[in-house]
Amino acid sequence: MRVIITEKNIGDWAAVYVAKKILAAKPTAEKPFVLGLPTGGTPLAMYKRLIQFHKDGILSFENVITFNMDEYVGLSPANDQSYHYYMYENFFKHIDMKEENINILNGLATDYKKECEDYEAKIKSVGGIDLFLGGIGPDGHIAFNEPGSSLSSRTRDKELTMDTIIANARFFGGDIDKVPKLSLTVGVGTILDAKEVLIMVNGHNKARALHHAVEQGVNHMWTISALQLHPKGIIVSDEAACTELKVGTYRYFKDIEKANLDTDLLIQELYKSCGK
Ligand SMILES: N[C@@H]1[C@@H](O)[C@H](O)[C@@H](COP(=O)(O)O)O[C@@H]1O
Repeated sequence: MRVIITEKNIGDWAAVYVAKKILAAKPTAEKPFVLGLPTGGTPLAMYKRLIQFHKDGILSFENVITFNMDEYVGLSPANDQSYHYYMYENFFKHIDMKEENINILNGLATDYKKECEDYEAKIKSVGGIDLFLGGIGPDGHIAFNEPGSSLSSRTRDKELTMDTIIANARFFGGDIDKVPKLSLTVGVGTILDAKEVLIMVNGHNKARALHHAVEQGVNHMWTISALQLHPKGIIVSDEAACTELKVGTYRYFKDIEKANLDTDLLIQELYKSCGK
């Protein structure tokens, strides 16, 4: 697993990584690039930078297919707290994605099982996910795979824990009663099947989760730790989230990744490689 710890913006780091992957793949309609996408506060900076790359003419999403990680059960796409709404507001409406290439679990589906099975089948039908992006909850959940989720789980409905309901209440005016109690989510197994997985971690309240992800064993109580099993897992973290790491671990990753931490430089190089 690579662990990138940067003082610069982790969203910028992730955006450069995504852009380079899409550009290198040279996707076409016949051979699209398939991205797995997250929501939440953490990825906002990445979406902002990707939009900037698009506006500056270095990145197109025309031949990109996306699959979102999860959605709240019971919220319609028009609800401003649904992940549908989030994705269009913060990303899709600003870029050249084709509507038919956007996939998000339907939180209003009545037959959860069918909705989730169809989602898995659709991922398979496009050849799997090339790069799955994600964040984590303070309890180490990835997508909505709450503590105790099977590490080989597939897309399904999942009840939210009180920890997550409290953490996400900030988006619902601080009212825990307004937070849906059920979600549809890709499984840990679905995420691990992606060719690459990049997880963004920021802030002091993610420090324990990062410690479990990087320094503890693989454990279903911290579902992010399953990333250790992936051949191409990357965590990009800010300094604040490193509070619970050992000094030795911190220094080790800082040292081996020292050439890859300056996001301003990485952005400059990206523009230069595109002739801008
Ligand atoms: N289901 C999402 C997760 O996919 C996300 O990683 C987490 C963290 O969100 P934030 O980035 O806002 O801390 O929030 C939700 O629970």
